[in-house]
Amino acid sequence: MSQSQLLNLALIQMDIAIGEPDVNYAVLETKLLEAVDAAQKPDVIIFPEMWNTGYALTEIHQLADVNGERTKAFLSTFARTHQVNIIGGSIADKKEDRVLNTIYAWDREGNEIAEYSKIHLFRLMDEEKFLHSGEQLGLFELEGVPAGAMICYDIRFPELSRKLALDGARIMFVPAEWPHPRLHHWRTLLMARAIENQMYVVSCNRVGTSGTTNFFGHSMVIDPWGEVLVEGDENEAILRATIDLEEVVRVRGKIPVFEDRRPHLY
Ligand SMILES: NC(=O)CCC(=O)C(=O)O
Repeated sequence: MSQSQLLNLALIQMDIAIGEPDVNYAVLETKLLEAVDAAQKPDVIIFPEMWNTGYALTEIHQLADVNGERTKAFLSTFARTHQVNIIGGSIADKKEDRVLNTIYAWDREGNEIAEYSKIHLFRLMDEEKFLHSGEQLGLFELEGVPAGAMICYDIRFPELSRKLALDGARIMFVPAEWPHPRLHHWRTLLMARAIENQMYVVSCNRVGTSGTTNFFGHSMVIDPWGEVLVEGDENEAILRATIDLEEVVRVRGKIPVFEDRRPHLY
């Protein structure tokens, strides 16, 4: 019988003030303090996509965090002070003259462990007109365990999560700003990514309204068997779940999907 490897997760399902980074940094700090102030301390905290600016795309060049510096200073200090791993949602960050949609992550000592910029830009929300896509995959190590990062629209591309799973990922983190009327797509795609890759999927979606767009939350933790361990509603909340990473090994042993693949045929 293999050893359990437990992780306590906290998902900050929050509203985002569009085009107001100062407000969003302040609100997030309050919520982070609430997240760590729990009897069962989180090992990992995650929050939504583009939490610093929202989709303020027409002003994004002025608002984006230059080289992610403000975010790095804020969140690496928080991670170290509170001894918690942080998957920093994603932010609009600016590198030279390009704005990207980037996840940064830190370990408990405040060391940066991941940087992944969204590779599939979502045309329905005009991302491709204002943002540049990343060119590298988001595979990293969290507490010695291989983990993957994808952002929102990325979940529609099963090749991406399969590649990360083949490269070793046992847990996938997905910050998002995914609105109505596509709740059915969100839930179904996340569950499919968990089941087909026999991995944990940890998704954090925003709530609230931006113009005429309504974001529905429904952040979820899904286990490698496809069971939903926790799911938000449409309100702000800190969602919590404890996962056992050995469950990935057990499920992969029960139905050996990775051994049964026939990649020479497809
Ligand atoms: N921010 C996004 O990538 C939204 C993706 C989305 O809503 C979808 O339906 O896909």
